[in-house]
Amino acid sequence: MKISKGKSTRAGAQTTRNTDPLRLVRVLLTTYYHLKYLRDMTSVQMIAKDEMVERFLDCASRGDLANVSTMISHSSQLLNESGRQGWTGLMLAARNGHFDVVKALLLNGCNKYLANKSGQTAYDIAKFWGHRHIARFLASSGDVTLPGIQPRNKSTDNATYFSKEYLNRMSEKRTDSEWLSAKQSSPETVFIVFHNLDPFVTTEPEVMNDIQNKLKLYRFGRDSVKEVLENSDTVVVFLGVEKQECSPSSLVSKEDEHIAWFALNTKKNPTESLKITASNSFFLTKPMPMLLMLNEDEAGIVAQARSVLAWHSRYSFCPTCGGKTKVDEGGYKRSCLTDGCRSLQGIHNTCYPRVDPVVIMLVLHPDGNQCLLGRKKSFPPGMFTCLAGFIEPGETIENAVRREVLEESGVTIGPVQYISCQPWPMPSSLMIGCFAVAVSTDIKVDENEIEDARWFTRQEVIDALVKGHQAVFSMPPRQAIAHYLVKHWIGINSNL
Ligand SMILES: NC(=O)C1=CN([C@@H]2O[C@H](COP(=O)(O)OP(=O)(O)OC[C@H]3O[C@@H](n4cnc5c(N)ncnc54)[C@H](OP(=O)(O)O)[C@@H]3O)[C@@H](O)[C@H]2O)C=CC1
Ligand SMILES: [Mg+2]
Ligand SMILES: [Mg+2]
Ligand SMILES: [Mg+2]
Ligand SMILES: [Zn+2]
Repeated sequence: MKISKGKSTRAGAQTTRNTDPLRLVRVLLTTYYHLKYLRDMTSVQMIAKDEMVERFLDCASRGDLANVSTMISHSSQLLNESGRQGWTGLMLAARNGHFDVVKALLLNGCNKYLANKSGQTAYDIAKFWGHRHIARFLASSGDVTLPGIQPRNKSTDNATYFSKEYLNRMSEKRTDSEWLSAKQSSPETVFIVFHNLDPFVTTEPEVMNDIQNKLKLYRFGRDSVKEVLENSDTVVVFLGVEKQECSPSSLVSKEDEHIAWFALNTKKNPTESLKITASNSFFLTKPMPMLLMLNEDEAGIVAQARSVLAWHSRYSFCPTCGGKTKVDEGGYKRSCLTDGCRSLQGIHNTCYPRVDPVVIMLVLHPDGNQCLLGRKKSFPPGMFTCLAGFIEPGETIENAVRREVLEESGVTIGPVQYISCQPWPMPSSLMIGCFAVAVSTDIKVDENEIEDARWFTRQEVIDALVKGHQAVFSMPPRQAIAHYLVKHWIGINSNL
């Protein structure tokens, strides 16, 4: 948004009264030429940019609204530039009580959540120096902009546990039954085995006391699972093929050379019919927290396999007519065997594995310095995490965030911003991680859903991340997206 004409005229007139008009023209011309070349900078021009930032910060600090407005209308980048000790124009204007400049900067999209090297935001600074009207304005939510969140790029795309794609799913091969059965008979093929949805894993004997991250899926060959495959109760799911490095030789490799992976699930314990060679191998019996101990590369395979297998175990019969079904498409479809069943007509989404979307949100206080975390009775003592809830039919992500936060904590939410997501195979949720800015702060907990919800300061959260159990509360493990969201917030708000 640009500053309105009326305001710049008023401010311009004021400046003309106070300064030499020729000097102002010179300043404006220099500003214009500096800004024109900012995009394509040599080292000399870098110095010009530094000077420009200095000049901008100086104007903000002195409350020179006319020059601040001119400069940001030429380069909006200046809005979030900082100088010594990480002070932005907004902080300097807040420090010196220049309400008009603070307002103009915010209206033009300046990020009020940035913190200087001492961890203070413009709000903290205004409050400290007694400019209460500015602090109130900064905390008010009418103009709330979300923190300067960078969209996740490709390199950080796999930041959450369970989301790493080790395999290429090759969904086009699911209907090629000949190819699938050739792969099942191939000696190269990898089979992973689940018993009642618990994966069979292995670990080195010396790490038995510290298995975090060290559990690996036990990779069976065709001959070791032969008997299990013949059992009529066994469900088989094609997971995909191992991704090939993009080297010149792999470009010419044929698709049949790719190593395929299948997942098997049995109701009866299959240990006796499996050929197991490693001694430290076992079924992981407690999904939580044991599924969080897997080697990170393989956690995504478990997320995929466990969710599809859980769907098979819960949807044995047709959900529409209760009839028998058959497994199709490499385990990715169950078709009803009853002639004329409605599930086979039109949109037959009941035939496919389902995913339950869940919103999980870090609620930010309007002052930008606190976040809302809650706990269920079932959590370990002292642990608080982000609020979460299932998305209901016909609901947007944003509305689900607002509804769940209001239901569970009584806090009203304004802007919502998507941050990241995480498959959560207990049994098949997709956790959609968001930041949500509160527009009210009083907490009224819904005791049916959660036991407690509290605002925690940034410092308390940093302590929980750094000191663990010695802090006033403890965080969920780093594998949970709640941990990721909290850490992300701390990262964009301070100079840690
Ligand atoms: N990865 C992470 O960091 C975190 C993951 N989670 C996961 O998020 C999920 C949802 O969070 P939660 O707070 O429980 O959700 P909600 O706040 O929506 O509450 C769940 C309750 O609502 C009912 N419910 C309504 N719709 C559904 C549905 N589609 N599926 C299941 N239950 C439904 C159930 O009640 P009833 O049981 O009475 O039928 C359930 O116990 C959980 O599975 C949890 O494991 C949660 C926090 C952190
Ligand atoms: Mg809820
Ligand atoms: Mg909930
Ligand atoms: Mg709910
Ligand atoms: Zn049916």
